[in-house]
Amino acid sequence: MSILLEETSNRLLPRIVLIACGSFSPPTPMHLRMFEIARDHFEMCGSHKVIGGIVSPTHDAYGKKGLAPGKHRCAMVKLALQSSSWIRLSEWETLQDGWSRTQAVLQYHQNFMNNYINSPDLDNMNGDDNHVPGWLPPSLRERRDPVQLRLLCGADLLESFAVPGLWAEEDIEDIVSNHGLVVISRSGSNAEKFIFESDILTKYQRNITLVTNWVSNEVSSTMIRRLLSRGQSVKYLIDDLVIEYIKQFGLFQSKTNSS
Ligand SMILES: Nc1ncnc2c1ncn2[C@@H]1O[C@H](COP(=O)(O)OP(=O)(O)OP(=O)(O)O)[C@@H](O)[C@H]1O
Ligand SMILES: NC(=O)c1ccc[n+]([C@@H]2O[C@H](COP(=O)(O)O)[C@@H](O)[C@H]2O)c1
Ligand SMILES: [Zn+2]
Repeated sequence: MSILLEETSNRLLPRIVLIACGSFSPPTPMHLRMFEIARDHFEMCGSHKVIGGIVSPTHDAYGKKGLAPGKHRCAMVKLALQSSSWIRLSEWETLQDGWSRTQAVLQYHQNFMNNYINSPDLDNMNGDDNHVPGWLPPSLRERRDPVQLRLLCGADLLESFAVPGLWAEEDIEDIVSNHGLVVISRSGSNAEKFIFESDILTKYQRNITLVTNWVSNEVSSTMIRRLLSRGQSVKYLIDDLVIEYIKQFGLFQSKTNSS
């Protein structure tokens, strides 16, 4: 197929935007690889056009052990994204008064995009200040058809749906039925089995895309924090710019900060 023909057929594909919610304390290459793996998958299937990616660090009030302050996590994500042409940071969660449920995060970003697409005066959507948030995919306005925001996650996050009291049943249903999930395999997790064992996930299975990561990388933020707290090197494990930032602000170095 010629490039021109491919482009023409791509224009007809339903558009999706991927959003990854997490701690990103600190961001690792695997956080961003998830986006590349997912986009490749949709491109190979030819089922959807991925027009953007959003990284949404959670609010400090999430309270997880080892969570650096939101402004630092956002700054590190921004640095890690410098080389990406299509993945962007959304600071929205970190700027709220408290922690937001993931369903609310999806709802906010989805509504914003819907309004943006449908706004007659796209540039002035927010009134006088002419401001559009940095996380909006630049090509959103190229077409007026709806864009679906899908939650991108590793299989471990999917499995956390079963942790008692962590997720509301109605949130899980809303996420899978109205948005959809893109799940990247992760060693130690079995997404297929997990879906099989869940009635709600099985019911909406058509909205869940499982993608196998064939080039696995065991790096995790926990491991990075552990090495840093011991004063050990993390070079070649995470982005050099992120390492510089961590050093500059002395993050993850004291025992109280590490996990
Ligand atoms: N190696 C990996 N393979 C697949 N998914 C991953 C991997 N590392 C992180 N993710 C996914 O990235 C998202 C953000 O995760 P998170 O911020 O918890 O990263 P993490 O490296 O698991 O950190 P921590 O060790 O603090 O839990 C989640 O959806 C998680 O499943
Ligand atoms: N009920 C919910 O919506 C709910 C529960 C637990 C975690 N989460 C989110 O999932 C992500 C998990 O991140 P971690 O894997 O770093 O714990 C965070 O973005 C967090 O806000 C959402
Ligand atoms: Zn994690």
